[in-house]
Amino acid sequence: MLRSCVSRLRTLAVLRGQPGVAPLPAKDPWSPRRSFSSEVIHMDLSLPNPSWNEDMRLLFDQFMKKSEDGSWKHLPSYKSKFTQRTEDIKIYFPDAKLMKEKLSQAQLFPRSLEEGLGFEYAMFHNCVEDRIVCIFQGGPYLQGAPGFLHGGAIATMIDATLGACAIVAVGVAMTASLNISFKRPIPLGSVVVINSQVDKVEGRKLFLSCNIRSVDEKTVYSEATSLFVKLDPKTRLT
Ligand SMILES: CCCCCCCC(=O)SCCNC(=O)CCNC(=O)[C@H](O)C(C)(C)COP(=O)(O)OP(=O)(O)OC[C@H]1O[C@@H](n2cnc3c(N)ncnc32)[C@H](O)[C@@H]1OP(=O)(O)O
Repeated sequence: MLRSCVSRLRTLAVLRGQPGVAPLPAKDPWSPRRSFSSEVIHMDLSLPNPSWNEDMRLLFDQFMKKSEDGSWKHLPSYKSKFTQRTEDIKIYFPDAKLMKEKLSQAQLFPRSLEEGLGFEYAMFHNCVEDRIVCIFQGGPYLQGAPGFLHGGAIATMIDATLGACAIVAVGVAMTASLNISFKRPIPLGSVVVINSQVDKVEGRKLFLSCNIRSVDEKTVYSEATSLFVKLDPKTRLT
């Protein structure tokens, strides 16, 4: 069991690429005013930073403690990945060179805002139960209704968590459908817990579900179901 977990995590690491080897883009095309330092690109952004509130730090510490016996594993997360993952998905593009150029300028969407302003999160994989928990603190730039998170921001974190769950399970997969039930508004700046799992695998199709709860587990903010499809190496994406 432990061996299969390690192998799956290796797959995830490969898909995400390894830190320290990504070439830097000449400039940041999306925001010329922002500095694009190699430190930020290569830094594991799922580690505590000064913007994290007490709930976020406590939960992170709890999951790190649970990870000590190997049953849970902290999943690192970077702003930009451009190494092995690029190689893995190259086969799905007809023009590999063009794709590589585009990727050299790309950033992971949930990691594209400055520290504390957008998506602060950390994911943990339960190797025994094969599920992923994401602890998430939504910052002030994610506002929808005044004082609450935007539905699109919630959907983003759901998609990212379910996506990680799918990738750990089967490798390169994409969201084919996502159905979200928003039950209660999530206050800006609060910490929530996203619990995700693979419910069923049918060939290349993965059916996953998740819920978002408050830290005390008393409030269910959202529930979602999704279909991810493992990419067929014979099919091109564009
Ligand atoms: C660590 C970071 C994680 C980040 C995770 C982020 C994840 C994302 O956001 S991905 C971005 C959003 N998703 C996309 O852009 C995907 C766009 N869609 C596609 O490219 C394709 O439709 C894709 C890849 C999903 C499926 O295409 P393809 O591989 O050709 O599959 P295809 O042969 O059509 O279908 C395979 C099976 O899935 C089913 N299926 C495909 N799409 C759907 C759908 N939308 N609804 C229901 N069933 C579907 C088919 O019916 C078929 O079923 P069966 O095998 O029973 O006949």
